[in-house]
Formats: sequence, C-alpha cells, structure tokens
Amino acid sequence: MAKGKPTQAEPAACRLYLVTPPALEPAAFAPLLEEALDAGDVACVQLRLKDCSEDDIRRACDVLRPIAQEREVAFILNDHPRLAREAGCDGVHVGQSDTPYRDARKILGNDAIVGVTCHDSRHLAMIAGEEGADYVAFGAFFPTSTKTAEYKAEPELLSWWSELMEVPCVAIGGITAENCAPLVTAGADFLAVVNAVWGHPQGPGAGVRALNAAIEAALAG
Ligand SMILES: Cc1ncc(COP(=O)(O)OP(=O)(O)O)c(N)n1
Ligand SMILES: Cc1nc(C(=O)O)sc1CCOP(=O)(O)O
Ligand SMILES: [Mg+2]
Repeated sequence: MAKGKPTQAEPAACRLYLVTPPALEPAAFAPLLEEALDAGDVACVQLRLKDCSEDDIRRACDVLRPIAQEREVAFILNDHPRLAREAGCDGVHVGQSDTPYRDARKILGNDAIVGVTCHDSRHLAMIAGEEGADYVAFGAFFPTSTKTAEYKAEPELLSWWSELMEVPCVAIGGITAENCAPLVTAGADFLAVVNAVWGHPQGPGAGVRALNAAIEAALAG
C-alpha cells in the first residue's frame, strides 16, 4: 500500500486512524463521527464492533460508511471480510486469529485495503508484508482500557520496520496526544486510536485536533 492509500490523498508522514468504540448505537454515534472527521486530517475509520450480530454490523456500516466515504476517508471493517465486501467498505482489518490474510484478499480483491495485526512480531509482519498486506499493525504500545492487550510493542519496532520496508505500519494501543511523539519519530505511518478520540473530555473533535497537533509537533522536532 502506498503510504497515503487510505484516502488516496497526498501522503503525510504520520496520519490518524480512528477505530470506533467496541459498542455503539449507529444513529447516536453518527454525529460524533462527523465531529471527529470534520476536526482535521483523518486517514481512515475502522468499524470495530465486538459481540454484535452481523445484522447489527451491517446496519452500522449503512449509517457510518457514507459519513467517512463522503469525506474521502477510507472505511474499514474489523474482522469480517465478506461483510466488508457486501457492505461496500474500503477494506478489512484482520488479526492473527481471524480470517487469514490470503482468504481476506481473495474475498475483497486487489483494490481493497487489507491490514493485518502483527502484535510485537517482526516475523508476523514480514509474512504479512510479503503476502501483500496493505499495512501491518503493531501494538499495544501503552496500557489500554479498550481491550485486554496480550502483547507489548516498543517504538524501536517501528523504526526497524520503517527503515527496511515500504509497507506502511500502524501503531495501536493506549496512544494519546501526550504519549504519541516517540511513535511518530520512530516512523509510524498511522496512529490508531479509540479512547483518545471517543473518550476525550471535550469531545471527539477536540481529540482529533489534539492528536494532529501532537503529530505535527513531533514531526517538527
Ligand atoms: C489497526 C488495528 N490494529 C490492531 C487491531 C487488533 O486486531 P485483532 O488482534 O484482530 O483484535 P480485535 O480488534 O479483533 O479485537 C485492530 N483491530 N486494528
Ligand atoms: C483494538 C486494539 N488492538 C490492540 C492491539 O494491541 O492489537 S490495542 C487496541 C485498543 C486500542 O484502543 P485505545 O486507543 O483506546 O487504547
Ligand atoms: Mg480481530
């Protein structure tokens, strides 16, 4: 994947990748998503609903996907490649216990974005990259309350990867405006966040602005 592929926009050095809260009511969440996406640069949105029926996920896609795509922000579905294709998503994110990358690619085709969780593993990332993943995701970089994270990644993994590989890397796990600088300077192409945006005390727009300001400050040195 070219480093700017999530929106086809001019590639930037490090961009935001929003992941939704694990449970949401689509009509109530829609204005929050609009607020986040209208607050500044966002490369993509991942719909990550856990413990939901496929019908619920489909309904959430129908409401939320146009909000992202109308703004030229890629809309990626977590875990469900077939549903992603049927619901008109731009791609899918798969983990090591989900549909294997090759099957996800077959289902979605070559034009879709397929990203792969690689935890803290160089080996998993090299396999995913060689197989054709559009990005590899490393984490968790910091403690997170959003899910039980079994792996701990270090910024050095991002610098190793970005110096050697063209495939973009996503950093995830407990990332905030306050702690993201080492990940940006280490070479993360995307910062994936849940709580720093949806749990921001001043709302998701303020969360996006704070993260983009922190990215810009880190890149300026
Ligand atoms: C960008 C990004 N990175 C990692 C994950 C985690 O995927 P996975 O390990 O499959 O765990 P679940 O998210 O499915 O609980 C992700 N979703 N997105
Ligand atoms: C979905 C997910 N995957 C992770 C991994 O390490 O693979 S950490 C994580 C949760 C990220 O949420 P927050 O930004 O609130 O910490
Ligand atoms: Mg998964």
